[in-house]
Amino acid sequence: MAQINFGGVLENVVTRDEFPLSKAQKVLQHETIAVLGYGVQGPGQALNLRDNGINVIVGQRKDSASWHKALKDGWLEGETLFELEEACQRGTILLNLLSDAGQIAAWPVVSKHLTEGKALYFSHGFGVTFHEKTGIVPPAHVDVFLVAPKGSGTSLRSLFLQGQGLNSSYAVYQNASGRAEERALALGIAIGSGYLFETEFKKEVYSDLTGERGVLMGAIAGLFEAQYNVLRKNGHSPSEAFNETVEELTQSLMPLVAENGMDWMYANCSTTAQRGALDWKGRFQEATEPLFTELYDSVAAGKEAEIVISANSQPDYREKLEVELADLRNSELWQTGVQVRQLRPKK
Ligand SMILES: NC(=O)c1ccc[n+]([C@@H]2O[C@H](COP(=O)([O-])OP(=O)(O)OC[C@H]3O[C@@H](n4cnc5c(N)ncnc54)[C@H](O)[C@@H]3O)[C@@H](O)[C@H]2O)c1
Ligand SMILES: CC(C)(O)[C@@H](O)C(=O)O
Ligand SMILES: [Mg+2]
Ligand SMILES: [Mg+2]
Repeated sequence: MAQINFGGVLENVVTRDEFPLSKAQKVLQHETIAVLGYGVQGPGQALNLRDNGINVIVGQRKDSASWHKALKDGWLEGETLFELEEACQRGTILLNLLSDAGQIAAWPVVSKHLTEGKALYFSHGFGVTFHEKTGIVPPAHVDVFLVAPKGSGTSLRSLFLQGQGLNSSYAVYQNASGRAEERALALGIAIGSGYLFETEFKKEVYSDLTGERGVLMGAIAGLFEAQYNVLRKNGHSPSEAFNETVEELTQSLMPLVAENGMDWMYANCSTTAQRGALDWKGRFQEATEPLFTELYDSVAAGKEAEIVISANSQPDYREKLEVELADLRNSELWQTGVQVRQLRPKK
């Protein structure tokens, strides 16, 4: 474990230097890893594990869309692809990558096969932390841990294929075998994490729900809409409003932040831009911090979990989400995005 100084605060992180893939392969050599669910994280983790030489099978509802996706990815029915229950029975470490609502529905089947010595793995602290709402209470005789990639399963796979890695958090909730941490870290490395930082189940779920509702997805989409609307109301064309709001951010400025930080991005813009951005940054922080506090409180009170569980447990929740996503897709802002993307020069 390496101790890293994050802006003055020391934290434990596990890198591929301390925990190389060869060590992960050794730790997992006698395990059968059952990936339950083949939605977004399922494929990313299962394919990376397979390519890393780990013994992995997939469990999924037969003839569902995800089942067919698994077949397309080369999983073989009866050899490496099984109905959920059979995968639970065959697996020694069950990677519960069903949707968070699906995990509630499938819990009777999953828990039935959690015999002594097995381990239960999540990529989110949701089910266990909100156990009063989910009913997910693992038996004491199994290891329970999480590895939560900090990004989409799609990026986990594409970065792996590029020889890079998404970072993940990890946490141990129950250590029945005495090997829970080693199993968690081995899986974290084998699914393709760039490095792993330590957390707890509750902290993972609180920060994750806040992040995706906030800056990562909810707030950014809201900010985009607000600025785009103001520009449009003041007579600017869709292409000007979109370029000044989204395209420049994703194509020019955020890659600079990713490369070398915010001050470096600022330093590579005009002094005019820097003056204005430094003046307005504080105003935006003041305006939004109360909203972020409200969001965090809603997460911590379990309200966000309750909303997710009740909305996503309805039989037609996928169709309803699709309608909302179609509204987003068909809005002027994002239709402008379609055209702008097509205008990007091709390699
Ligand atoms: N999507 C991501 O990139 C991402 C990133 C980090 C963590 N996570 C976490 O990983 C887990 C999986 O997320 P996801 O986005 O891949 O899930 P998802 O919404 O894509 O669903 C995964 C699978 O669950 C199956 N499923 C749903 N309900 C079921 C049921 N009742 N019985 C059997 N199967 C059922 C679906 O067929 C699907 O294949 C969640 O805990 C999520 O919070 C996801
Ligand atoms: C990819 C995210 C947003 O980080 C994840 O938390 C999710 O729920 O999909
Ligand atoms: Mg999340
Ligand atoms: Mg997340």
